[in-house]
Amino acid sequence: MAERAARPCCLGWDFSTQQVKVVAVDAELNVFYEDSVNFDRDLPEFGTQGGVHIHKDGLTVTSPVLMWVQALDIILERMKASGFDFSQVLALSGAGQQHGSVYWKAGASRVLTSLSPDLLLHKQLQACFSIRDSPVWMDSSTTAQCRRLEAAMGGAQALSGLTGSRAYERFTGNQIAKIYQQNPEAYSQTERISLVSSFAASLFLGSYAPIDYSDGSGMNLLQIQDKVWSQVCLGACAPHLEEKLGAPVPSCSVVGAISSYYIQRYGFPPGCKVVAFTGDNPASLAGMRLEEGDIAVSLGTSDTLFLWLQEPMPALEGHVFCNPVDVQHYMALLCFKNGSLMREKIRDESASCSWSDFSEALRSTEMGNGGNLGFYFDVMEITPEIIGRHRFSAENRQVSAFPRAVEIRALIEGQFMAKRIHAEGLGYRVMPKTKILATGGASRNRDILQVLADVFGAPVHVTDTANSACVGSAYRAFHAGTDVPFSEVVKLAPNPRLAATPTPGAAQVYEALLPQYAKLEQRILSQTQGPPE
Ligand SMILES: O=C(CO)[C@@H](O)[C@H](O)CF
Repeated sequence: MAERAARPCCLGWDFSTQQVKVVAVDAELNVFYEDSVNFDRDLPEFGTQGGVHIHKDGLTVTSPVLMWVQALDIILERMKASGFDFSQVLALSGAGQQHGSVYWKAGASRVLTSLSPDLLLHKQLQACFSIRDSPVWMDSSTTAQCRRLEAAMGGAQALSGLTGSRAYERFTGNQIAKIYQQNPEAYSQTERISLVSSFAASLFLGSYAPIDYSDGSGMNLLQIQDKVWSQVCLGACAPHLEEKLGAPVPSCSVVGAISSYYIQRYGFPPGCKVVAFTGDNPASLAGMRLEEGDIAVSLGTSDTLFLWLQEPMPALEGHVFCNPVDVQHYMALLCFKNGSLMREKIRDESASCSWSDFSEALRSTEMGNGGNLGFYFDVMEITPEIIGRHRFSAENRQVSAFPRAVEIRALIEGQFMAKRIHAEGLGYRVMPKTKILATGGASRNRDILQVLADVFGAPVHVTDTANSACVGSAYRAFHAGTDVPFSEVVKLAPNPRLAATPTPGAAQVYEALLPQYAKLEQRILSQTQGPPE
């Protein structure tokens, strides 16, 4: 077989909810290899659905940690069988689903440091976990622990100001507190607690890898300004927790060289660097090459905003994390539950189930919709907590219906004005160099993107983020250990396509309408939640 040309590269891994995925990226930042193992399809013996087990209480959600280990074995064996040249791997990094936690049993570190290259990982790690079913981000069984943590911290806003978020059921500190309270024996047998990201890094390192600042920001335990564990939060969750977590590190840290296991079994070079793994969303921010002032809008089942923040203003909604590619800055996530399902409902009701009629309605109505404003939340919205449909005329009178085309524009303008208002509530500001990166299903509709550009007053680019967490991890692997800015390292990467620029006059229209929208949102909130405490 012809000798393959040497192709130095970095690997980017993603240990996500439904699969383990890997990409290989060369020095020109081209992706030339990718593979994935889907837990439900390729490891049916674990019996997961969507990669998880939803327990009978309907609140507890876990994933078998050994399933994640076995998935890594499968991918590495497939890469080896395909003739992948591991000797060209300069460095690797990765991502993990955020908030999930892994509980290493006393003595596991000795197994990790002495792995036999003759055996698969999962064969050797069978007895290394004190909790075999790891809690994951879909879990919502820790409300009691959340209330206790907020009380210990002097309230939800105080906790958010310190750790970047109020207490959330899926956040790791609350999950650890539940395990300590309900399974003290397992907790006492635990010598190390990892996030999914640092657990995956540990597998490559052959020892316990540290938690990085960015994914550590999703635990309700890390002080995001000082980048240290909050002693009050640790104490409120479980005893001796700091020694089980280890010290957190900057996300751009090289945490060590690859374990000899991979050198001997797969042919990785001894100098292959392992770079701190991080959460899937921070890794996606890196993969989308977001820069200061940019905003990424993922228009999916729920809509998610990724923000780059210099000076965060943590609030009672959304999440502020340490930035994964610039240790001085931050990122934020805002989730809007009424996303594409709401858009599809209004399309069916007001555009005869047709996206082209939907688009025609947007084109035939003016920016600002004649002052008509709408709030469309058929399921309880997260940001903010409102349910139902609420329509207001230009005179701020509540009305029960709009003409079809007005309804469609009210939905889309309302969804994007909400995004801008709540992003600015976390400290985000549109800057002259701001670009909006749109992704997800609705980003294929140019007329929807035009409204997005108009409301934010910034150009909208579209990008495919299918591999963003993996690709962002490979980019971070290239960047770590250098002393150049991340943006410099990734400047060769393919650029997103310009899809829409603001219509002349858009700024005047929406700068007048945004405060109106915010006021009406507060009016609905006070009507539905009663007067503020
Ligand atoms: O909980 C989340 C972020 O806070 C999810 O996006 C998980 O990271 C998905 F894995």
